[in-house]
Amino acid sequence: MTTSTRGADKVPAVLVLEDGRIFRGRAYGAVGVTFGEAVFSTGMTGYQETLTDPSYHRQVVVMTAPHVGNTGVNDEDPESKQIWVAGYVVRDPARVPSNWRAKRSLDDELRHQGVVGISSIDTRALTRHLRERGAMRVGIFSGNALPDEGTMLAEVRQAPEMKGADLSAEVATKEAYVVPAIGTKKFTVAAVDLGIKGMTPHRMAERGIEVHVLPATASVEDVYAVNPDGVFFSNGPGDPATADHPVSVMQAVLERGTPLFGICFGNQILGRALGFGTYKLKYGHRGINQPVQDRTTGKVEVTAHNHGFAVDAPTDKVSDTPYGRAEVSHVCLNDNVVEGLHLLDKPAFSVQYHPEAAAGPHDAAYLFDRFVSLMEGQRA
Ligand SMILES: NC(=O)CC[C@H](N)C(=O)O
Repeated sequence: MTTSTRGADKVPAVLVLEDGRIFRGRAYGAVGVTFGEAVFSTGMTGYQETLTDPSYHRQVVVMTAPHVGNTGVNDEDPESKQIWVAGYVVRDPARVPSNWRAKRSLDDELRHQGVVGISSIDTRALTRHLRERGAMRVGIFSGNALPDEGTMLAEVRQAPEMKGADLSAEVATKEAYVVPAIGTKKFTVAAVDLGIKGMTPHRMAERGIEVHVLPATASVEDVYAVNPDGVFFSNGPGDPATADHPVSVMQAVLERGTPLFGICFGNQILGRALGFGTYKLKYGHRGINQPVQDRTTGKVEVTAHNHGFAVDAPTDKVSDTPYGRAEVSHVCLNDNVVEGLHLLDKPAFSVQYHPEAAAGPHDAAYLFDRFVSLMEGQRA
């Protein structure tokens, strides 16, 4: 529920965590009420990409960068057609955006899209709270006549949890569409959209790939109807433990031995397809400066992350799976979380982070080239 009101920064707002911690600030963006999972992002830049990443569906994002909105909102940086975050928390919003690409202010854009936010709270204290206690449900309430704290807390505790949430179909395309190759077309890829970011097909198109983006509900027949050289499984919101349909489609792709690449949710789905479990991280990885080691080369890359779940696979040995031997290819150097998987007997791999780099460093762009090499290898 939202109401559009200009001058929202004079309206009181309250952020209520499910464990009873309360922060009082001012309305930012739309005035109203919203619920979601409270998570923090450490990215200092790229707020438009964060807001429009469909993987943030049903999450209230707390920005650890204290000053947000400086460069306003442009029409080039969104990763999808709309803002997906359920709510937005910033300490000190820019009053006047200033950038040659800016079309409007972030505050106006949030209001225009009905996204409820809160500003002027101690985001350091909130982030430390989430880091110590873990990601949890949250509500933001703004307006001039707010319910009492007990009522707000009860509402937060009734909101759905992220664990067990099946959300891909809520964000993915309903109709298949094609992103044409840039320059000469070399390959065709079927990309299963579980909440895909716009930059991902673009990175493939740059490498001569024609990308057929298919709905999350696509069947094995739909995937092979495009006669693909490779199959891709995208990032997306929700709990990978619920993604039974994409897991079964991926298993059919592994069975056939078609080159396969997965990003983020796609990595969790490969984990499940191979028989590994997934679990919820205490507070997740979200930001654009996370160190990851590629264990196949030993190289360390600085990478963009947005994940709250991870694959539970052994990092110290090769595993036998129904599709041959598999190995953890990448690990996060902060906490040793599995950040990538690859098969030793089939042309298939995935990463838990974001080589498409929107926003974020381009260190991991080589992974798209690896996918191309797998498709070349299959043709040779
Ligand atoms: N960006 C993603 O694909 C996120 C995957 C999954 N929803 C998670 O939170 O871990």
